[in-house]
Amino acid sequence: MPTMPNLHKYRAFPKIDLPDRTWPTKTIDKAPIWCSVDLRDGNQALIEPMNRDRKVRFFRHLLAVGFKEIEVGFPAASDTDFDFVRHIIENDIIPDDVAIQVLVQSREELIRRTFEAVKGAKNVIIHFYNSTSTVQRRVVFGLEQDGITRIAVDAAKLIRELIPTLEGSNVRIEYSPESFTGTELPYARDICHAVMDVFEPTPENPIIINLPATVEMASPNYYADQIEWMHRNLRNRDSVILSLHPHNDRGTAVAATELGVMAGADRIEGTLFGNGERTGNVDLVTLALNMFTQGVDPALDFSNITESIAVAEYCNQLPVHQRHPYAGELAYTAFSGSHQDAIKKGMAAVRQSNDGLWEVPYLPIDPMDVGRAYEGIIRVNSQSGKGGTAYIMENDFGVELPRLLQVEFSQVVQKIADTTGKEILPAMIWQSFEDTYLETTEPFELVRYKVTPGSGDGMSAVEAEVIRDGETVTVAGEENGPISAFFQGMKDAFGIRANLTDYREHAIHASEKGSRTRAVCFIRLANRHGEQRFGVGIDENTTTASLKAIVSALNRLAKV
Ligand SMILES: CC(=O)SCCNC(=O)CCNC(=O)[C@H](O)C(C)(C)COP(=O)(O)OP(=O)(O)OC[C@H]1O[C@@H](n2cnc3c(N)ncnc32)[C@H](O)[C@@H]1OP(=O)(O)O
Ligand SMILES: CC(C)C(=O)C(=O)O
Ligand SMILES: [Mg+2]
Repeated sequence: MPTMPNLHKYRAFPKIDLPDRTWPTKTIDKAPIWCSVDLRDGNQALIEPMNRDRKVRFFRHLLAVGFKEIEVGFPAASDTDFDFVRHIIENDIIPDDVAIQVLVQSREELIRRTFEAVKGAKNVIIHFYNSTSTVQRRVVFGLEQDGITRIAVDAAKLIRELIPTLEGSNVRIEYSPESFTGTELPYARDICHAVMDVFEPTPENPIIINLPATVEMASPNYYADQIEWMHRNLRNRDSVILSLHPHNDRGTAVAATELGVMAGADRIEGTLFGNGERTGNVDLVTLALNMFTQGVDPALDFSNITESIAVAEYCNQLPVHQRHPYAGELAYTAFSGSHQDAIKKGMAAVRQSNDGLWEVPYLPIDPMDVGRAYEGIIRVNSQSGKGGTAYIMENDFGVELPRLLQVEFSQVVQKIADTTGKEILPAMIWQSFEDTYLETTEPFELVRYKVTPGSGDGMSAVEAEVIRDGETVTVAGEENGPISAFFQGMKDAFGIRANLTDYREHAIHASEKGSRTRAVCFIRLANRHGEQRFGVGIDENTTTASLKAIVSALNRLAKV
């Protein structure tokens, strides 16, 4: 018995006969021609299509990112689209080196209206289409191949006839055998040839042949085979710009596109963050940044990804997923301990290395390169380890915990995480650090102290006032430094038997205007049973920080 019901309703995609395929050994070493279809394919899939203001904002952002070809709408479909096209032409919003692209069905009245819409544009791509797949021919159009070809050719002839009405414009043509992936390859080639016969493209004036995976129907290697087959079998290949237009029904549009480029495509149509019909168009942000990770200039600038997200979310009225590649809020965040540990070490290694290469485990790119900060790379919850807490202490608060203190303090944080089941924000980590190490007053509290030269050469004498269980006691000691003098005084005054097993300190550099550099001191003491605890002191004065650290360590040891 099959696991899923109705298995009999589905069948495997037919095999493609291309045993000598070459795409598997190719690599992508340069950016394709990009075309954004956000304002058309993305727009037609929205719950609420964009109004003019939203379209203008999106258009300007696409220009800023670097698109030179932008499908701006389906002007024959609605007044909103028509008016938007007129608006950007009449208000000179289109730079001279940018071509606007408009989509139209292969229908006379729609084609005529489309030509009305683009009058006055400097560079325009007229993109016409009709469905060619076996299913659409049978179910939607009720036509054989000849009839479908006639629709395309009639439209092509009309378009060719109308081109002179756009005098002064640089007009280019794009044809899409829509639902290409469901079309027999020889027929897809033939209908493209029939259209090419009308336009007679040349290498100087090529036609764009766009091969959409209108619905993604098979694994990406099938699309690559289909593209390579067309790449090899289209005639006058140097007069054709071979374009891809993948959708993401199987969740593999990015992979299919990359393989399609390896198979010979020159151009890609898609949208930012993959908005589009059903599960979306191919995501151009991911494609571009995938290239970037390979050291290939994507020719699109996503160095301010936050702005791209803001524009896409505002215009589409849809959120960008938190796990979205390169862009999602959590795309550079590690919660889990071993990832945090490796990231922390990797970041330190990158800081020390001279080769400039980004080699940080679990972070495919430097978040800074897309305008993201390092904050949020590491976030702490019950899955985290000492590295995560240590990273936040260092990164957010400038405190570099000694390794053994990391182990000790991470247990404190882990307990909170396990108890609450929630994320432990940096402010909470700091609060628990303060509670655990800095604000301990029981049994001892240092009130004041005075250091004077000792009786012998190089000796220091310390006299301090210490409260113990509510009673003020004067503590005095003389040693070869104020820290050991105070420690000795504490041991003598309270009969403490403990040894100092670790001491280190460093400066915490002022992070805000007006704040001062402080010292943080870590002291580790062992009691006579060998049990050890850290104490921490922070102060603008290094000696004060050290004495506070001793008191902190004694207080913690007293609780063992
Ligand atoms: C895969 C894609 O993304 S294709 C782009 C799809 N985008 C859109 O559809 C958004 C904009 N579209 C619209 O606003 C409307 O569909 C319009 C204004 C263009 C046309 O609307 P309508 O005239 O009501 O027609 P509708 O879109 O329902 O099309 C149905 C008719 O057009 C025919 N048709 C559909 N596509 C095409 C085409 N590319 N070329 C020629 N005829 C076509 C159909 O066979 C059908 O014909 P029939 O009425 O004789 O059965
Ligand atoms: C109009 C065509 C190119 C399209 O959007 C598709 O087939 O997905
Ligand atoms: Mg599409």
